[in-house]
Amino acid sequence: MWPTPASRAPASSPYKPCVVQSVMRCLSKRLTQPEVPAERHRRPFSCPWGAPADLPRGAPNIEPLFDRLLIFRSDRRNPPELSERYGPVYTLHLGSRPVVVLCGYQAVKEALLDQAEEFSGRGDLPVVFRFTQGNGVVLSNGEKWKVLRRFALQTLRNFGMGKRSLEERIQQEAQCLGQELAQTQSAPFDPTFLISRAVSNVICSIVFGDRFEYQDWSFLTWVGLINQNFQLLSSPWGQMYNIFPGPMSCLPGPHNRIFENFEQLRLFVLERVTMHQESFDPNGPRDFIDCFLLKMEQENQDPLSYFQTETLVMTTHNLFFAGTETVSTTLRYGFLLLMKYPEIQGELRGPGELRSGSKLLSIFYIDQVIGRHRSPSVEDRSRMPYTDAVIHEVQRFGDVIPMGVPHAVTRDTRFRGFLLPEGTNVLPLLFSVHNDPAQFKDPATFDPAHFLDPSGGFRKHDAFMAFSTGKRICLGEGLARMELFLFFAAVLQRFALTPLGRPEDIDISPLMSGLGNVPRPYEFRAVPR
Ligand code: HEM
Repeated sequence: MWPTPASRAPASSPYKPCVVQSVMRCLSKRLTQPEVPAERHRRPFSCPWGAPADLPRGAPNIEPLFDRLLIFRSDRRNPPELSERYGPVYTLHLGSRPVVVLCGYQAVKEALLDQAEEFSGRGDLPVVFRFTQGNGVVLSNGEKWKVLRRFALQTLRNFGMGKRSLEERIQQEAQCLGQELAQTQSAPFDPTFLISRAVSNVICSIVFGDRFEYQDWSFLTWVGLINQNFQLLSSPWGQMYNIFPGPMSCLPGPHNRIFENFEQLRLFVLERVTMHQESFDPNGPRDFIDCFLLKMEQENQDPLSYFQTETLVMTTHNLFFAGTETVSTTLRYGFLLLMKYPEIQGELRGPGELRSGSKLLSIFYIDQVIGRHRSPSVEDRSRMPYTDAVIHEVQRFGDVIPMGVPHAVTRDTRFRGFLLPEGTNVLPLLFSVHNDPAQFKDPATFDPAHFLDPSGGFRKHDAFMAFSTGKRICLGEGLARMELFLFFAAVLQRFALTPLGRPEDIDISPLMSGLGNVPRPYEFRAVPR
């Protein structure tokens, strides 16, 4: 027996409902789902386009039809509102597919961390599955995923220790970014593609062995395709495809561009793989592709080996895509937030004072720790708790991957008294963790103090889950953290970021919110200091 929505007493909500929500709520009252049978067949562990509706036994909750759409407006109000009505664990029906939603820190932690093995499967993401067919590290499952993930982590780590460390690669790219910013001569410009090219070059140098010139038109094209796909995946079209993949795949519309763009990127990666195969030397692997080719060579007698050319292409594609757009969107959001709150931007550089009541906090600033004449290094981070706190707050507040990436349970799993059959999809709402009032004082406010202790030191927070948590935690977390710190520090060390209008007029709400939270486009001036 599990609770139905009606059996839960609605708690009072601190969040004001918006007009759209009110309309949806009216509709949802009239379109309540019928009773759902407790037992149905087990769904196979694959993408269910057009598959019949199977329900997890022990579905904790059933959603009114139009409430389902609410979840895809992943702003700061919806998760608490839905979870207050239905509890922190409930089932949502995306088209024919039931998905168990986890809301708030406790539920997400209990699943992804405390029952890490059971919740480590990858769930359905039809819009990406259509292109990858479940191949590549992001969407694969079972033994194949474990092998690919171990290999990718190990290879990234090795490149961090190799001839040219990851840190050096990022520092070099931050220098290039600085030069480009200086060339704007304080004129207004939209930083989107400049930031994307700098960030993308870091992952390019790891997987392809080389960076690209910013003026290289083909590089700009690929970065443009990645950027456009991140937007489309986050748009209502991308989300509708995930809910109704069958009908949507027959309909015209902007979502079809997603597949064309992915295919173009795949061809680019394939071309690079072919070039590598032609010049491959097993004694001196140059990059990620070479390491994979070496593994393919070592296992070429094994017909069951996971190291195949198509898997190489998809995994490289995964790293290229995930490694470009997440970090650059975070930087773009971060710069916007620092213009909205100029006092925080000033505070980052120092030598201002940060007080807690009458107490002066011991914060170390960019100007004091790094100065103006050398590149920021990873070592500086531990001496700059305020900068670290600001970056964490940018990630918490910006919520670049607000709903996480769907998980699935790898076997029949008991969770909070419910039985989730093997293969049940699970959506850990990361933005609900970041906006959990039990974890963050005043979560709707951008405030670096969320990550500072009373003496001004950096405060690690268990509810910080921008990279998710558990066995599927972001594979690029270490790299991304390094990039965010080094790029932020390098830009703020040399430039004052100034908006074209008044800070109070800057709109920091996302332009669209789906797979990703996309900040609104903006122009700014990078004024040399
Ligand atoms: C600010 C930057 C980034 C954020 C916020 C971010 C966030 C995430 C999130 C939320 C997931 C889903 C984890 C889950 O399934 O529970 C993920 C997975 C992943 N990320 Fe990142 N990511 C970032 C940067 C990167 C970078 C730089 C790379 C490239 C090296 C990368 C590669 C991946 C891969 C390959 C996965 C799939 C892992 C798996 O399924 O085992 N990410 N990331």
